[in-house]
Amino acid sequence: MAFPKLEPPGIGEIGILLLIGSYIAIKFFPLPLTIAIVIFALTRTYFKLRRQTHYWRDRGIQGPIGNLFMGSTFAIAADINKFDGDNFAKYGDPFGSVLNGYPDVVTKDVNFIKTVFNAEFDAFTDREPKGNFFPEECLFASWVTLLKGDDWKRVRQRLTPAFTTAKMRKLLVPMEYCAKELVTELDEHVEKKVEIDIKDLFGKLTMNVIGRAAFAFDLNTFNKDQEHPFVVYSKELFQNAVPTALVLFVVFFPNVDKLLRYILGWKITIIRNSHDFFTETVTSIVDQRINSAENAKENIDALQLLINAMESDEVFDVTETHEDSEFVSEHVQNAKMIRKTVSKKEIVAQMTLFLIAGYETTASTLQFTLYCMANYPEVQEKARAEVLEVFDDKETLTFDDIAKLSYLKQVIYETLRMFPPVPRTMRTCNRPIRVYDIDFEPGCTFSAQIWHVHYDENNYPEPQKFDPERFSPEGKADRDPGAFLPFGGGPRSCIGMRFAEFEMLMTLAHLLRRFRFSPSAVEKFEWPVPLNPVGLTRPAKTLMCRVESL
Ligand code: HEM
Repeated sequence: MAFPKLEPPGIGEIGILLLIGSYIAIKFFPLPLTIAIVIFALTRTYFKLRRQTHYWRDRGIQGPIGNLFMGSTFAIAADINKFDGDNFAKYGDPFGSVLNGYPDVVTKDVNFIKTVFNAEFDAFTDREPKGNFFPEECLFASWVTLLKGDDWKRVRQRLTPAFTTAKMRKLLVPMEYCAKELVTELDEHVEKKVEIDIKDLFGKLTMNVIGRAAFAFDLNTFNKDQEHPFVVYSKELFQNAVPTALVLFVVFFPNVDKLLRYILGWKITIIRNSHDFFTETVTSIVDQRINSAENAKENIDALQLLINAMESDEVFDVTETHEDSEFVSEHVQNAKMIRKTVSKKEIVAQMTLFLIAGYETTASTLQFTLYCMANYPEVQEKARAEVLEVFDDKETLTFDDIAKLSYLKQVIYETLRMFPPVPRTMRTCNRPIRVYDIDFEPGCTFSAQIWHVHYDENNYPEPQKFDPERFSPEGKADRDPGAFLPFGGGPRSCIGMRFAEFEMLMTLAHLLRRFRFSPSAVEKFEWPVPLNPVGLTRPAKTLMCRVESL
């Protein structure tokens, strides 16, 4: 492996250089000169750090200074929605801060977000500012979520055809199969008269669905004896994906970090177990498919599409995924077409990402939706009436049936408004550009505060009220569609949006048809639901509910 290219020194490294420099000066120079050198070095360092933390203030945009070394990184990690809410109240919208050493502009202004995500997408193509925290040799470094520039475009183009409406139609059968497995599982709970841990149940379902849709593979997650390893390792990844200590270390010591990885590989990383598990398991699934007779070009799952792309010279428009989305602006940037294929490592990485991305977000939304319906019985009854009408006396649903579940879709959207699994998403600027009277330089980041867009009185009056009517045709008539951002926006928005919507509608329809859900007898109902302030939107404690057969 070639010796890595050095980065500008981090704050920790500057400190070490200062100490070494002071030692040498004390040892070899007269005291007055030493003192002068140390004062000079300290002053320079102070002004460098100050420039960083005052980056936006010096450009006329107000915001918190945070501490000299890390800006506001700690406050953001502790409770991002509180941090942003407090700062909108104090400094207005947008405000500037420093996140992981990068100047960040945070906004909940829908027009500003649409401009950056769509009209100026070319200057804001990347999500993360830095080479990602996973080392290059780590499989996860090739996730499309983290890829940059042309690599992102190339891989996203290859993935896009797996998520079109035509593909969703074909996934109807595996999705319905999994929903019915869940019904059987619930039947057992009803018999035992125990309350259900909603998240646990939906976690098994979403992992099953993604296994079938992505690999045509039965992960059999409802296996009773023990938790399936895919679920165990996905949970581990969600809890530890990029540990805060690792982020801080990389920001403080970027070159020491590179050196350690060069010498040690990345044996020290704590996500190693999940990495090795997914690499081995998913590679063997991919190999089996490549070598098996099943490798038919017309196979419909995401894996086959990627395998076909390995050999293909065909290209796709990255914007295709948005063709019928009502939430994406009309200014979708026309991405460059690049005639390149994807490597086997990249295929394995995307398949692993789908398992993880499709598992947590969808399970979390299903969990909150069911919890809301348990506590708002009139909403549940209205949704059930619609479901029963669509089912009539059938046992299965067609694609067109799913399209008729408009009230249930409103319930899911209102849940996504109140509990967006991803509360904030970002873009990094790649060239100097002036947007909304703000001069962005390469490396500056832009954060769209999804949670606060969804709780802004101007977009949603009485935002703490759970009201699915907000998404009825009349309810949304006077609202900018850009004020609903659970899946982000623009060409880099969630590729699995339609997949997730379809899966949630199918699952909830089968559940509502067979069961009634009511508030837990042991847990106190609290509204708004107390949330865990760290990371993705999650309840602070396990949500339970009672279930009875209809
Ligand atoms: C309720 C379910 C889901 C929610 C709320 C959700 C939300 C999001 C959000 C907010 C983003 C960032 C978008 C942005 O920066 O503008 C994202 C990206 C992404 N999501 Fe989802 N997601 C969900 C389900 C899924 C599923 C089922 C899959 C895959 C099967 C998936 C795959 C991805 C991928 C690959 C990206 C990165 C796209 C890119 O960088 O080009 N998501 N998602």
